[in-house]
Amino acid sequence: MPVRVILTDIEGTTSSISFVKDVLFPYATQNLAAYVRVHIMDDFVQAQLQATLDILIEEGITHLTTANTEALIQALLNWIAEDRKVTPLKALQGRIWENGYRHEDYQAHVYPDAVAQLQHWHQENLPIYIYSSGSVEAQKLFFEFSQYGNLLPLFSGHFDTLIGAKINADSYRTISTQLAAVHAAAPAEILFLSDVEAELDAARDAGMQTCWLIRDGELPEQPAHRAVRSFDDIQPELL
Ligand SMILES: CSCCC(=O)C(=O)COP(=O)(O)O
Ligand SMILES: [Mg+2]
Repeated sequence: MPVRVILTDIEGTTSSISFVKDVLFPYATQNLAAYVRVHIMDDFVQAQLQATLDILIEEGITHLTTANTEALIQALLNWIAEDRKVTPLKALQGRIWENGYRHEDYQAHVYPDAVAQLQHWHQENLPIYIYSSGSVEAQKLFFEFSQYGNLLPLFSGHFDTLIGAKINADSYRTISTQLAAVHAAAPAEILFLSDVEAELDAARDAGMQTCWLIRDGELPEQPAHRAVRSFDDIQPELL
């Protein structure tokens, strides 16, 4: 079935894991406490602290309130260390990273093969969407302030964990419904790109086509999904 819409992950797919783990996460760790304390009266920060508290309560930590700012900051810092893909942390990280991008502390890494292929698909009028655990705000900053300049115009839209977790098939069903309304594309006409097998399994369960980006290490002998080394090897017109 020909591909009519591309849906891609960021970390490990368009971009290196190292940029996220070694640059963005440490920047958030260094700046999160100060950001929350300075902006403590903002509705946005209050909403993220409430959402953080809700998750902690679900996980059995019931002795805190939103007034326990320092304990909530520590919980958020622990989540960064654990690489938890939780929505309030991701929302706060986006706001914190904005400073770093605007002060030119860093530019987002994008693999050259991904840049070339994304540009090619865009020129061919193949709509490209992002689905990442990073917040939509963080995704937009990422591609606006990339090492290749502003790549944001290449994308037709963005999805984050507000849709649901990336390992849940229902998240991909919801995305499919939204893309069907805009592009009249069936799930099988959407190609999802990721470096994480569990995400690809979920997308396939929802009826999407899948492609596994394996940038480093051995390619499995019989991969559960079509596996490629780079965007150079993805040819949606041939799928
Ligand atoms: C685009 S924001 C930085 C990446 C990030 O925070 C993240 O969690 C990446 O997850 P992905 O779903 O793109 O692998
Ligand atoms: Mg990824």
